[in-house]
Amino acid sequence: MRYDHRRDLLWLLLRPWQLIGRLLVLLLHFAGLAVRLVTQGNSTDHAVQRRLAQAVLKTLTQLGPCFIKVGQALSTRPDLIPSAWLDELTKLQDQLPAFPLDAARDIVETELGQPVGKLFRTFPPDPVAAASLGQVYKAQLDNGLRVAVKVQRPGLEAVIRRDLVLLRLLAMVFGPALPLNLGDGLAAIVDEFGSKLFEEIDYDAEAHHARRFARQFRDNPTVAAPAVIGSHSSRRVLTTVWLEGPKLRDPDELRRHGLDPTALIRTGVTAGLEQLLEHGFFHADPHPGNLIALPGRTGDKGHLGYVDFGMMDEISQDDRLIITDSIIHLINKDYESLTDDFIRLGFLRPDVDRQRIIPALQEVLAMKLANAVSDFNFKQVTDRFSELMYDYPFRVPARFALIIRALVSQEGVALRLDPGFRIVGVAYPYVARRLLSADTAELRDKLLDVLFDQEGRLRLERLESLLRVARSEGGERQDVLPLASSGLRLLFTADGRMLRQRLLQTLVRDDRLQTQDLVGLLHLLQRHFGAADMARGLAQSLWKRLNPLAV
Ligand SMILES: Nc1ncnc2c1ncn2[C@@H]1O[C@H](COP(=O)(O)OP(=O)(O)OP(=O)(O)O)[C@@H](O)[C@H]1O
Repeated sequence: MRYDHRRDLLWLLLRPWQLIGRLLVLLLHFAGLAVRLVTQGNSTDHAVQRRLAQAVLKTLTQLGPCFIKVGQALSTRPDLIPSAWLDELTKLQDQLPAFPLDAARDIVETELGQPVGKLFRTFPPDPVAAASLGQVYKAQLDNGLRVAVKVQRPGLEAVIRRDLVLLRLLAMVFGPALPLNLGDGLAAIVDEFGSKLFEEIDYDAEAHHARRFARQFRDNPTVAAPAVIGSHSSRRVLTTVWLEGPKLRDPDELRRHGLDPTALIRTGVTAGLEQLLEHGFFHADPHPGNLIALPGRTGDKGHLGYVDFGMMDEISQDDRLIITDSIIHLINKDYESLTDDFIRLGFLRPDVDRQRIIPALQEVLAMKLANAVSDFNFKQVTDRFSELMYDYPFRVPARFALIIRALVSQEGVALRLDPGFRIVGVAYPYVARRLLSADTAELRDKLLDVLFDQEGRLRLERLESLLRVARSEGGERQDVLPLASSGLRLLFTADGRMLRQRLLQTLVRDDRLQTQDLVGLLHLLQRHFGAADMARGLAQSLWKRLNPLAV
């Protein structure tokens, strides 16, 4: 059950009645849209553009699951879609009328090979949610455990296969005439989309993703993923343990459950960053319906459960490090290096006119960051970028579409619960703290790059700015002492050899002892940690280093 455009085309050609019937339906729907696009597409009036976007939205919804997913995918492509349309497309409701219970029971019985009455103690007549690809029932196993049973829409695979073939044909015929800013050809975009969609309707793959996600957060008590009940799951049925709790939709409802919306946002954003920057495997659809607040776990009021692992993606180690770099460059307002980061990630071509780009970047980002990190709104910046993309040769490499979706979606949840929330207010400290704790070889290298210039001189102002950022989170002061201990520990371990060498180099530059750097460093550390804490951190680090029994 994989996407293969050649095989699928052949499959549809062997079913000419389906091909012709559906092609007519599509052409009829798109003809009306095309007329409006030709007559109004170039209008600069925001209201006209919004109405156009609404018409697109309506057409996509009418055309069913595959096109609803197309709309959702387009909403993550600011390089393809005018900014006035993005807002409308993100409203695309992934809800369709439920299919009948009998059809659902048939699918469960065919897939799992037993009658529903034998598999479940109770199986309700109505689903709790009916989305474009499947619907979810809250059932009960024989042992009393409450479970979520996701059943795929009947005949979904064939519908999607048929629509993808036609979509690809239409893209090839009409693509060149569309007023789109296309980096890759439209057919290649359809192929990428098709592969992802086929992955999404394979619930075996989803079960695998759910387990991997749960393993990833095994040691983090604030994040949970429901266990998969393997005996009650297959390619088209997925049974997971029911997570009881309110969705991340309404702050008042959360408070009524004794939960703290701000703590939940922080858990969500930090978990999102951890997925992106540490594990490289992330949930690309963290919308409010898929995030469940879990009350009563421990004293902490910010425990969060994720569901729906259909849309997951991976990010390479190289990309992760470049993104970490770019956040550090943002912290340091180093727009030249940031331009290099964009080139390395593929958002800009290597031969781009850097002298034109650097001021533009500065304008978009510096404007948002000038006063305070707390003014930065990711959505505004992506909107502004989508305008820039028409004037400058920016493009979104296909592998970033889901990362952007995850970030915008996560920020959407956060803003819904707290309109004053700024993702960067958590992201900056998170990256600064990770960098300062330097607990992987790559991060240690990165830390050295940030702290020392090309002549080997210590850049105290950078350490200062990292420490300042690391200790502020969401406007609150955080304890940076653990960072101090891990930093000091680094000085005494084998891993810290490079750091020690660099420090020595900086002290004995130009054949002279440069004590002013050391004095500056000591002053800075004292300001941030206080003399007593520094002495304590030093003693602890030495103890850990010298005592073979200490862990
Ligand atoms: N284990 C669970 N515990 C509690 N609620 C669940 C669980 N699994 C699913 N749900 C609820 O059912 C809804 C639909 O499930 P899910 O998102 O997996 O289906 P979907 O077909 O992929 O939907 P969508 O396309 O909207 O993401 C979720 O948004 C959530 O509200």
